[in-house]
Amino acid sequence: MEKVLVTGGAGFIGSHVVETLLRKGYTVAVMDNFSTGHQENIADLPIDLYICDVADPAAINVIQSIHPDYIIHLAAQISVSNSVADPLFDQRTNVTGSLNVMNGARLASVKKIVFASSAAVYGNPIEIPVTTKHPTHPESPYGLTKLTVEHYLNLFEKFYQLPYSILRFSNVYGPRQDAEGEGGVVSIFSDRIQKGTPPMIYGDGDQTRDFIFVKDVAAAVVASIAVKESLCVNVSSQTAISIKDLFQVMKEVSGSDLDVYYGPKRNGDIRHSMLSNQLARELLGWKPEVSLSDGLRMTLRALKRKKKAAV
Ligand SMILES: C[C@H]1O[C@H](OP(=O)(O)OP(=O)(O)OC[C@H]2O[C@@H](n3cnc4c(=O)[nH]c(N)nc43)[C@H](O)[C@@H]2O)[C@@H](O)[C@@H](O)C1=O
Repeated sequence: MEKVLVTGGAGFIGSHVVETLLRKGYTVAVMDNFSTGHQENIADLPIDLYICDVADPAAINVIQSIHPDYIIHLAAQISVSNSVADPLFDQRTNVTGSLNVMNGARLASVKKIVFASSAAVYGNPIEIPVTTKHPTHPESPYGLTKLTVEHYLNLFEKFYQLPYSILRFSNVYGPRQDAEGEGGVVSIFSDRIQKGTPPMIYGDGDQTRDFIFVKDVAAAVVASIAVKESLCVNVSSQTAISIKDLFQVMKEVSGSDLDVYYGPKRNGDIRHSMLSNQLARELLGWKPEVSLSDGLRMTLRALKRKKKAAV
């Protein structure tokens, strides 16, 4: 049975990837330092757990000892605004951490490394939907570190014949996304709707994003390890919605009558984002299955269940 190491496997996207891998019959190892991941996300799953920070050079030896067939590298600092506030931390986790994982990967002779990249590598699009041919002009340290690792992956393939899948995710949402700290906008709005406290929208709310459900992302990640060749694709719904309208849909889905209020625009935020998923459909035989309203319904329901279980 083939073994897959998932870095960041206790996190939001990682835990869904782990579940998909197990369902497909892979043996799974998880490396996580629980900085933003949670033990409960992977509790009761038949995995081997390694508690280790990817930015710690010890990670290289740990990876060699695990000796995986594949590595899915999801451990990261994921917040655009945190990367603006603390670019050095972003660099340490996202670049140094990735280089450790890539060094571990080549020393363990893995068949492929999958890297979670981001729509943030493009910066403000010149053309929508954004294809992988679009120029890359990151607007934040986060986008820059993701792009830097993509370039390293190209070099590692050239020097060490390490195949890669670069998956540029649009805005991922779904159950287990944290509303605190590095939380994405859907999890923050869900949390406010649950609590009945009005959320703040940064900027005018007319900025648009392409939201993709986490289980669709996990399916794309797992599909990409079966493709031998290196590839770089967008993983997205290819549908844009403004943040203002997103809140409206969430209100309808939840039956809430909350209002929003508006605050200053965030530094590093891009204005519009919508990624073409054509190449992922072609190369991975994948397509998004979950509509935004269904995905939001599942997200809100999961949060309700979690809050109920906590009382
Ligand atoms: C692809 C990329 O996707 C993500 O980056 P992001 O687009 O910055 O994601 P976000 O959910 O923080 O913001 C989305 C939009 O929504 C606006 N917004 C309004 N009001 C709130 C609000 O209350 N909270 C937040 N967080 N955002 C808000 C905010 O200003 C922005 O315009 C990362 O997960 C990153 O890891 C990644 O790779």
